[in-house]
Amino acid sequence: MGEAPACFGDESFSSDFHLNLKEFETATVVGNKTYVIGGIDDLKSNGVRVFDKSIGEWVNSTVLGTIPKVLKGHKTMLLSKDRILVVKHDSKSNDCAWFLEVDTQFVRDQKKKFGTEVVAWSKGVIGDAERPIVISGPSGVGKGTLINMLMKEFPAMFGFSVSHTTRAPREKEENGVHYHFTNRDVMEEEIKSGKFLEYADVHGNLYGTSIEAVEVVADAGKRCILDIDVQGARSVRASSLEAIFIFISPPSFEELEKRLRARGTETEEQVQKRLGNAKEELEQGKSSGLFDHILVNDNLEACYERLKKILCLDGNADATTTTLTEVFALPLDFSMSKIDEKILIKSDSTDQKIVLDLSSIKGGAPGRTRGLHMYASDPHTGDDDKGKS
Ligand SMILES: Nc1ncnc2c1ncn2[C@@H]1O[C@H](COP(=O)(O)OP(=O)(O)OP(=O)(O)O)[C@@H](O)[C@H]1O
Ligand SMILES: Nc1nc2c(ncn2[C@@H]2O[C@H](COP(=O)(O)O)[C@@H](O)[C@H]2O)c(=O)[nH]1
Repeated sequence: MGEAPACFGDESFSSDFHLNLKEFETATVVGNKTYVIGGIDDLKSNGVRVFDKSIGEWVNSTVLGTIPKVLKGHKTMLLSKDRILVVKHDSKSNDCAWFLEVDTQFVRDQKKKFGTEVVAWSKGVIGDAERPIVISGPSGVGKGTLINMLMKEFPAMFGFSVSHTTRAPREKEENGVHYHFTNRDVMEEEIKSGKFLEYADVHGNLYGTSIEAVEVVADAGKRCILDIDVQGARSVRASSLEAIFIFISPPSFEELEKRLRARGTETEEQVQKRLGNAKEELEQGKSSGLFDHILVNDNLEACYERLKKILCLDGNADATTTTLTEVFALPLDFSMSKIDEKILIKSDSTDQKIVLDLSSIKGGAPGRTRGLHMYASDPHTGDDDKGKS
């Protein structure tokens, strides 16, 4: 395999411009902009500063996504005009690869919203993580019941995205487990600051999925399940989350009302409001083309079996476990080169070589970049040891 010249964002750039790079900072040029990454101790920069060559100034930038905790020593590589790969020195394989998105669709949308320069961090997750699952449907149809059944049968496979809400907790609901209970002022501020993947006013309260809620599940190597309303599902569809969308419908409106009342968690006024909204949700759910699957929750067990079939969990012998990729250490210091969609990471001091394969990456900000593969490259022959991926 021939090595293509690497396009590094590194200190060499500082000879053109006096950016006064600090220790642990690198500079990567994309068009007119230079992205100075690192120096994470300077919390004000959130790990990134942006210099615009066309006006000769540092520009005010909104930095979205979870920021890598430590950026003391890293290499960067411009992958395409829309994202920069950042690989941390002296890190573990499960926390080494990060992407700074500078011109993806998500970033372009957010630029319009914030009216500033925007960049977004997205952590790279190793392995073929399955697509997240969005489950929607009117209140009382049985979404939570079905999700609980899945989580109970496949605890190692699924993780629940814990939403934020401004509604009051019900008896037995725990903060941080069922929801993050908050108040409207705080949540509105957090929405403005870009903390949420989606949010909606549902039955008179604010509900939202934070980017972090989805990332926590991906980091645990699990498939994320979101229980959100139809408005939220539409927002997630427009994002880069690449989820599967499932709508749960009741066998009849009367049965929905019966279930909602029998649950006994809402006041009469709330029941009326939820039933009123259910009519519109049912129309939208069934007609909008937003959902990949519609399941009628008549008999609970039968519906659960159909849900498992959609998720390919019917009779799959491996379904009770997730494949956890072995974690290994990256070299203290290294160089990177690019060969097609593979990044070769070569230790500066040993003969360790690692291949970071980006050919099947999915997702991205907001949320994790999934589908990375890493394996050792044979130090003597240079052959890729694909058996270890
Ligand atoms: N197939 C079913 N047959 C009869 N009862 C059901 C069925 N599925 C769920 N239920 C019951 O209906 C009630 C509502 O279910 P659940 O709380 O799961 O609804 P939900 O869609 O999550 O509602 P919400 O959106 O308000 O959170 C519960 O008491 C549950 O036990
Ligand atoms: N758009 C969002 N909708 C959400 C979220 N979390 C829950 N929900 C939906 O709200 C209603 C009511 O839930 P309840 O717990 O008060 O009964 C239900 O349809 C949920 O699907 C969210 O983060 N975003």
